[in-house]
Amino acid sequence: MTPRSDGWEVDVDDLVIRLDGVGVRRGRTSLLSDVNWSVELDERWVVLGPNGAGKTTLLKMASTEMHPTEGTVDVLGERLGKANVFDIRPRIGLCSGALLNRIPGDEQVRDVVVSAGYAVFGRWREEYDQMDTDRAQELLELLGVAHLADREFGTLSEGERKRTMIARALMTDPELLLFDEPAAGLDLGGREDLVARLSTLALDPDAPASVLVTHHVEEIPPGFTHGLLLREGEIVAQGLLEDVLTEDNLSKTFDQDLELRRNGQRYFAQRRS
Ligand SMILES: Nc1ncnc2c1ncn2[C@@H]1O[C@H](COP(=O)(O)OP(=O)(O)OP(=O)(O)O)[C@@H](O)[C@H]1O
Repeated sequence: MTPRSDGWEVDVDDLVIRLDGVGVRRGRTSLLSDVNWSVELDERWVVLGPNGAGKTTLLKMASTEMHPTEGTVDVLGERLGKANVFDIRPRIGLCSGALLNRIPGDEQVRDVVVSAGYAVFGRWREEYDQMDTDRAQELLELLGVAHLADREFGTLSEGERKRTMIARALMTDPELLLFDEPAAGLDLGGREDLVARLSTLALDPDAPASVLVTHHVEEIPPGFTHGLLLREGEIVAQGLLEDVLTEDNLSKTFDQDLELRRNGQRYFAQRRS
């Protein structure tokens, strides 16, 4: 058992991510320092911070792509540096721009999703199992792109591509979902559609633990439960979203005098005039 900030104790087996005294350095540059953070099975976290705050670095450790310079990182009960990352990665659904760019433009949308079950991109054998094809279809429907299943991935709009990537990430029934700036580059309609779909996912009690990295409070989907605010590699605040997302914390994080408004479960921020 390990103590939590609210006084309760949590079984370490229930921790999906655990960072203990984590620091990441490159030469003399400190990308992250003294980060203590954990994510439980039923939590949906937003990691918020300005450019260069260390958000992607944090997500790279959660996706086992990067090891810390100091401290320890456990993902899905496995310690980075000791466990074989190739055993952990299939248990994680990752949606990032880098991954999206690796998908060949001529892949059929349906294949982009179904091939995740085989840890490859595109069609690599003549027939997939019917169960997998059905599951891919179900996920395309959930993300509102089923009508595009026969199209080539490269012909989709940015928003459609992102929704296809989320369907792909869900295909393997992951135990952890990671989103790196999912709404970046989307127009207002595309952003709102994505936020709504991520919200549906976040509110599903059977959905896996999730971590979403963003620069914008407007992109926080209702249903996300926790927030981690990062600035210059250090944690400004972390905990329940409604406790953490305050004008004071946000102003410190972005080094500006910010006004924060809440409309239902959505947040909006602007500089105080
Ligand atoms: N290999 C490296 N060597 C030196 N500095 C690095 C290296 N990799 C990243 N950095 C720096 O570390 C800081 C944190 O980078 P990171 O990509 O984690 O930030 P971020 O919060 O995701 O930023 P953004 O919102 O712009 O994507 C940045 O200032 C970046 O320039």
